[in-house]
Amino acid sequence: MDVPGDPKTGQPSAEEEGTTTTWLRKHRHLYTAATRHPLILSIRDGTVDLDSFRRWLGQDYLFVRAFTAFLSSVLMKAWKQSGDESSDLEVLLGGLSALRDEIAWFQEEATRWGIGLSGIVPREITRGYIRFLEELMKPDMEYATVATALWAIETVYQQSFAFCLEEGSAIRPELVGACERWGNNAFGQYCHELQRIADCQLTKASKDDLERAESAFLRVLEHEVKFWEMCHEDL
Ligand SMILES: Cc1ncc(CN)c(N)n1
Repeated sequence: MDVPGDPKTGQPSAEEEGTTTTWLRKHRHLYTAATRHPLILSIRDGTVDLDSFRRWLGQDYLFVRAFTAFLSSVLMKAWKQSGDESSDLEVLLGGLSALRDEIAWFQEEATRWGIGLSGIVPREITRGYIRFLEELMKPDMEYATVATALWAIETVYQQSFAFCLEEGSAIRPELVGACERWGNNAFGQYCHELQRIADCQLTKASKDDLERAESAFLRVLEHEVKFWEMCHEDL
């Protein structure tokens, strides 16, 4: 899998590349585990167990509701810390309004699959991921760290579902909508904007802030792997 920053792919050198690209290369093993999980591979090749997909739908709905609160907290930090000239607010506001559609999509999809969302109980892994979001929502968490986490959370989904749509895939027709929701180019562009925002903040960050942001990046990847695992293995 090509990771941005890989010399073989002709990507920028280490001096030119942003911090997020350096981290993608440094932690490519974990990043690949998060974006090429066996559940994603099974969606791509059409062998997915539909019970796994149903589990994912219910648990991800709960996650996305919490994620909306997280994104609002990032927006608030952007307002306080990004500077007057910044376009960060517009980008994040676009993301927030897309989440409204996303929640409506989950509700429609659940009806189509005969899943009652009000009765879904969060599993331990979902609760753990939401607890992590709550940590990130605390007022003392720097903008650089939360912007990095936001970029990583969205990018894992974009890269995972875009892979399902790439040439050679055999997705079941009823799963195309889910793959297109996160795998489309506009969402890819949004992820690039988030990466630019994170990189810009990271250039100004202190050594300690950089360490916290890198650790948040790694924790996102670990949570994402566990989340796929929970749905795939019925954990
Ligand atoms: C677990 C998870 N990670 C990321 C996303 C993309 N917003 C999501 N819906 N769910």
